[in-house]
Amino acid sequence: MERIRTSLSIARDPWGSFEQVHPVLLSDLKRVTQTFGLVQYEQCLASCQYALDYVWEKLNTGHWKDISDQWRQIYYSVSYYKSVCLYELHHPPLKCIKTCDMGILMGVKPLKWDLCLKELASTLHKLHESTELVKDIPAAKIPRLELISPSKDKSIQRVSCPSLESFRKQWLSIGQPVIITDCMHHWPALDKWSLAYFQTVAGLRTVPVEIGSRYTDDDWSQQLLTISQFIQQYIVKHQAEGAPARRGYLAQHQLFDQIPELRDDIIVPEYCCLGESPDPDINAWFGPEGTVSPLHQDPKDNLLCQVKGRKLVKLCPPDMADCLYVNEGMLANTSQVDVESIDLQKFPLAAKVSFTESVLHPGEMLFIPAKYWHHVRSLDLSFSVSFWWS
Ligand SMILES: O=C(O)CCC(=O)C(=O)O
Ligand SMILES: [Fe+2]
Repeated sequence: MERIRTSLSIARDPWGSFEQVHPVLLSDLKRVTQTFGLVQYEQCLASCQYALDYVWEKLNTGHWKDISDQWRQIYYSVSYYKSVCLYELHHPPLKCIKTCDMGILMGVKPLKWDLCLKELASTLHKLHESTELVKDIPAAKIPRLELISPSKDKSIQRVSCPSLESFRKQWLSIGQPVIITDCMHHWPALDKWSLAYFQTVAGLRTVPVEIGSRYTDDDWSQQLLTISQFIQQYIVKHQAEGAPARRGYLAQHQLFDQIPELRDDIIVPEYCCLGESPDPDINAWFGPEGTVSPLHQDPKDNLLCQVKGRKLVKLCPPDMADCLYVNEGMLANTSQVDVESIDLQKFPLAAKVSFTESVLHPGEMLFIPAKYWHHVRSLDLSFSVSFWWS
């Protein structure tokens, strides 16, 4: 723990750029640093809590996009102090690490601040020996062939590791989907990833989990859970007791930004360098069998890379939008049509849409061009990583 304390003690007064905040909050913030410097962790913790409660109100008022970065920066910084205090006062590791994760998820690192919550969370996690390892669950043994063998002319084209130039010419430039095989064998994740491994590396880390079958359903919600809780409640229990009424899906989360140890297990596909921006958005999709992402489109090109389990993917081109009864408002990228059971009375034009479909297997990556409609169902316990780039 010495390393953490040293780096905090050499931090310059971090509140200089927040002079505009309410004087009560500012004096709380100053008390945080003063008491921390005096090794008065109880007092420091109390001041952290006042400040975090104050800022929490600000973070939960109005639209997220309108929240000033200042509040998120304060939330980030104070979470750092709070986490160290909790650790010094011998609170359970879970509480210290959860404080870091809340700071990472809700906050943003101030520019001039050189302390990193991600590093603190990793350090704390490594200090904690996980004692509750789960046993791994074998992938489902019986492939449900009736579901997963579409006729050949309707299946998505497959190609073995094309050159950059041929990928650009034959698929990228004309916006044509393709499944690329034999390009992921060098990913450490293919061998390393298991439930036990996630528990060891990240079991106590808090992540957002989608609860409910589809994000378009009325009873859909989101919960913050540790990776251990997610595995126990939504994967182990699911396998042992059968599918629960509401599935849990760790979906579209920038897990690899949050937990750098896992980032080392994946490799950005070379094809992403054909875009203009150097850094793709990398998202994790981790869940039990039976998760569904309803038919939707995204604004960027995508390589959806399958690491564990299989996924059934259905695709149709962007120009079918007029037949897809697209939602309005927040879900304006999502069709109202349930493509697994199309209600032709309600959505007659959907009869005109022809889908291509295929099962994506571990070690394969699916190129989904920007705006291409896609529907995804997991057939097993599954982990995919998507790279959105433009
Ligand atoms: O795998 C899924 O459930 C959905 C993936 C997806 O929509 C994406 O990568 O854009
Ligand atoms: Fe998507």
